[in-house]
Amino acid sequence: MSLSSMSMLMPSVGIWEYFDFARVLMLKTAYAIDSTIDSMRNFQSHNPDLVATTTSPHFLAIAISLISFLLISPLPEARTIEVLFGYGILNFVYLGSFLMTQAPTSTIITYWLLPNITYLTSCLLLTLTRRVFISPLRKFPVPTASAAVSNYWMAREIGNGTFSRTVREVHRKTGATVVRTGPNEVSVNDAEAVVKIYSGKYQRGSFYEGGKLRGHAAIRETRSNYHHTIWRRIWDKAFTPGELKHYAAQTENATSKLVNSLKKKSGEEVDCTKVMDEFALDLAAQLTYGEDAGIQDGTGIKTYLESIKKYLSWLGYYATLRNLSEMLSYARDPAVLTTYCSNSESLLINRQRHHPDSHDITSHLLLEDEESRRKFQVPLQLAANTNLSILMGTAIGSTLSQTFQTLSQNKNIQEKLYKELESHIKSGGDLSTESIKNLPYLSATINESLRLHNPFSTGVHAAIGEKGLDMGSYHLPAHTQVYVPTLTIMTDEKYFERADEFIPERWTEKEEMVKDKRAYIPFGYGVHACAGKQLAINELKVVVARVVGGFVVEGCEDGEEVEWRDYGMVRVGEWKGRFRSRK
Ligand code: HEM
Repeated sequence: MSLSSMSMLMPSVGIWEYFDFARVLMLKTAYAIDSTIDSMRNFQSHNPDLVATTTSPHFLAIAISLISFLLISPLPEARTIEVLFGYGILNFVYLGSFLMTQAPTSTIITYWLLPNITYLTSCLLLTLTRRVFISPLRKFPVPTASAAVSNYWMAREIGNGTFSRTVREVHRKTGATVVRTGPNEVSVNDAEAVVKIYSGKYQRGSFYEGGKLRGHAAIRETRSNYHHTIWRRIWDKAFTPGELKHYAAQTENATSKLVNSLKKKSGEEVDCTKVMDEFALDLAAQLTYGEDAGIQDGTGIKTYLESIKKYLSWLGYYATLRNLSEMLSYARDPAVLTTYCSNSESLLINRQRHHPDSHDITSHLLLEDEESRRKFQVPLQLAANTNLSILMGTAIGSTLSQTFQTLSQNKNIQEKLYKELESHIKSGGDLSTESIKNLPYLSATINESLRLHNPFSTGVHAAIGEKGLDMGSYHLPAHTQVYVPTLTIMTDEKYFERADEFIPERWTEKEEMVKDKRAYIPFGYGVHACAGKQLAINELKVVVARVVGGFVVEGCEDGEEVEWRDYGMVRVGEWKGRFRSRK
């Protein structure tokens, strides 16, 4: 029975009457398919000499895949969900037409299922061919062949926390300035490129889309320059000199508590990373919501820190596999995300209920931007931004932990720092934020810490604009996803002498050891550079000054590396140390 005669059997009453449009469309498609198949058979029977495959549905499927490939592949960041939607609708109409005409299963398999498999296979092969043999990025070295083919390699590296070190290894081994780490993604280890990539209102990389919390982006994740400009004005109001003074007092109080608790454990072995992580989280909550999170005294959410670590590892996979994350964003939020969000949200709710007039970072994020008269519209948008404040605050913990570990291995640096603090106090100074801000060796130690122990060692992701980026010796095509690898560039001998060594003097009397300051980007560069930079520096200085001023830090054996993982943000493993009271 031909398809046209089968279509007569189609019911003309019932549910289809309510979907008249769909019914007519499907019928027309069914007739079109029917006559196409008939003419294909007809053509084949009258042209036996012609290769049969050229008229087969598979040939058509390949031709259609080539056309769709040519149409879709030049689109920058073609949205998977839109492509799948288009493919799904067309297939639905096509399959629906067969079903309506009650075609036998064998016809459906021959003319629908198998051509679909051919179509998908040829799309896949075309994509692989383009990525491996045609992409202009093919000339750059890759860590492994699979990195050129799919983002899975990168997702696995970020999810496992090894990405920034692997990227550095490849740059060092190959000596290449540009390394391809994904089908359309490169790492650029070039101080000159920093200014060019991150200048003006550059386009943020697609990586940040995965960082949206419950569908809402915080300032760091938004890829809209329009929103970012407004939100950045709101955020910047939270870090004026007056506000920094206010946070300084809170930081000093929190540090005094930390010092007192370390005094009680003087000489005892402690898990230094845990101590610093818990301190940083409590301080972040204090500054963000006006009240600490009760982590150090055990009254708060016990799994809070663990939930941050789990979230970051999950985010590594999720944000890198953009196609998957785009689709999953329509599904229910996974537990790892809801737990992470709800911890911070419960603190926000508590603040709003019990002390809504608290003077903290949130009090600024609640205000509207004076220029545009806009503010964070919905509670979840506000929550995403306050959550970011907590997350960034915890970055202090990993830097502190690694700094104390380094000081414990470098007694000479520790003593030189102590001497500076001692003579500062002898000459009438104290260890307040204001008083220590210009101590040269302390500043140099923090600079060196931020270079070697930066919590954001992967790099800031951007997308190259319409015109591409011409750097003379290399060219990056339009829409390439790009980042300057923070760890790699800040530990490159090209830019820093004895780059892997902790030498604070390079920031004081041995200036020649910093060969190119443009490579020093601990807080990022350009419009998205860290909004809390001064707060972070103040916090690090106060804690390091007070701990080194009050204790001898002992711990790891010389050269022993403490494990750290980088999930887009560094998490440091456990290390046992002692804070031996000086008095
Ligand atoms: C050692 C501590 C810190 C370091 C090294 C650091 C570094 C950075 C870097 C590299 C970025 C750019 C990230 C990106 O675009 O992917 C950034 C963004 C940001 N940081 Fe920090 N940060 C630190 C602490 C803080 C603290 C304590 C705050 C306070 C809340 C803060 C607030 C922010 C904000 C709001 C942004 C987003 C800025 C924007 O997108 O316009 N950071 N930070």
